[in-house]
Amino acid sequence: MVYDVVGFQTCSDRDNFRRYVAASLDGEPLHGDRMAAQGETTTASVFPIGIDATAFRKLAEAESSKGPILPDLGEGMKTIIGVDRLDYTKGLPERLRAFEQLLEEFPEHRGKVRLVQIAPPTREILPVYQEIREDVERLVGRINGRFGDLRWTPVTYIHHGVPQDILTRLYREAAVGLVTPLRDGMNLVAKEYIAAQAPQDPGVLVLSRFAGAAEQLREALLINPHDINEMARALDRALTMPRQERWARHNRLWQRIETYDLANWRDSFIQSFAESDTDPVKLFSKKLGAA
Ligand SMILES: Nc1ncnc2c1ncn2[C@@H]1O[C@H](COP(=O)(O)OP(=O)(O)O)[C@@H](O)[C@H]1O
Ligand SMILES: O=P(O)(O)OC[C@@H](CO)O[C@H]1O[C@H](CO)[C@@H](O)[C@H](O)[C@H]1O
Repeated sequence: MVYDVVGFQTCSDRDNFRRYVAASLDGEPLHGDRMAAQGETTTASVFPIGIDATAFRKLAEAESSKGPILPDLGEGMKTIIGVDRLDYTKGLPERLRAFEQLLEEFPEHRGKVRLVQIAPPTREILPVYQEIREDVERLVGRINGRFGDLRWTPVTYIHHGVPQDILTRLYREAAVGLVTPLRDGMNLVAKEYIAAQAPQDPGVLVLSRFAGAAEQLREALLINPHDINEMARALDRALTMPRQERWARHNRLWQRIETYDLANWRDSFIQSFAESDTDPVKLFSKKLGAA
């Protein structure tokens, strides 16, 4: 409560904070987003972090004019892209199992789809991160061994960073962006995938309902990342979605990330901070303190 403004990524995070202040600090709501507790006032508001959407789209447009970056595996080959730190929050083993389930349950996709998973290392010193890496590598090997053949490797797994220009090309080439964290404050990869799409022929975002981004990106295919069957079915739906529906969903998603971009995040935060200084309750308590 000593802060003038406390920012949250989502309404649900902000509401949790308000409930906590009311229940545990005897707080009470004031006007708008202001709250009072323990002799202090603060503003608890939602500022969803955005990306520089227009710049990202332009970069993707320019980069994609250089041609495809992935090897040509014949007409009709579709790509699913995942880009995440190799972190226990990102739901990577569940995602790989869902891809395996897709190939199992929908054999028509065998030989026609590949999953490109970019997962650079993070906090490798911790045992839990070593375990998740072993899990992921075991699953990649299992899927490739089980379904792959001499021509087609189902999962391409890259365990290092990739420059942003290459990343934008990968996003744009992929028919599906697969973002399935078990929990995430926001998730910028989801927004980058949308920004990188070709507007007339966009791909489909499959997004965890437990990512903060899901509150804004409602036209994505929202899934429960613990439910392997639901994810596999969403992947099938994304891979077979008609162009008109892809276009309509993408159009709405793009408008939202363009409106709530990085500049909007910065400006709304600063404006809220400036307004908190003119809060009558705060000015009154400041005056009292000085007296
Ligand atoms: N292999 C990679 N190479 C380059 N950039 C990456 C790679 N993996 C993730 N990133 C970048 O890191 C950022 C991840 O942000 P986010 O999705 O919010 O997750 P988190 O902050 O939890 O890592 C994105 O901007 C993404 O482009
Ligand atoms: O140590 P933990 O378990 O609290 O780790 C939380 C971590 C899991 O990804 O998330 C935070 O650290 C990340 C990298 O350092 C950061 O990118 C993320 O935004 C944080 O929430």
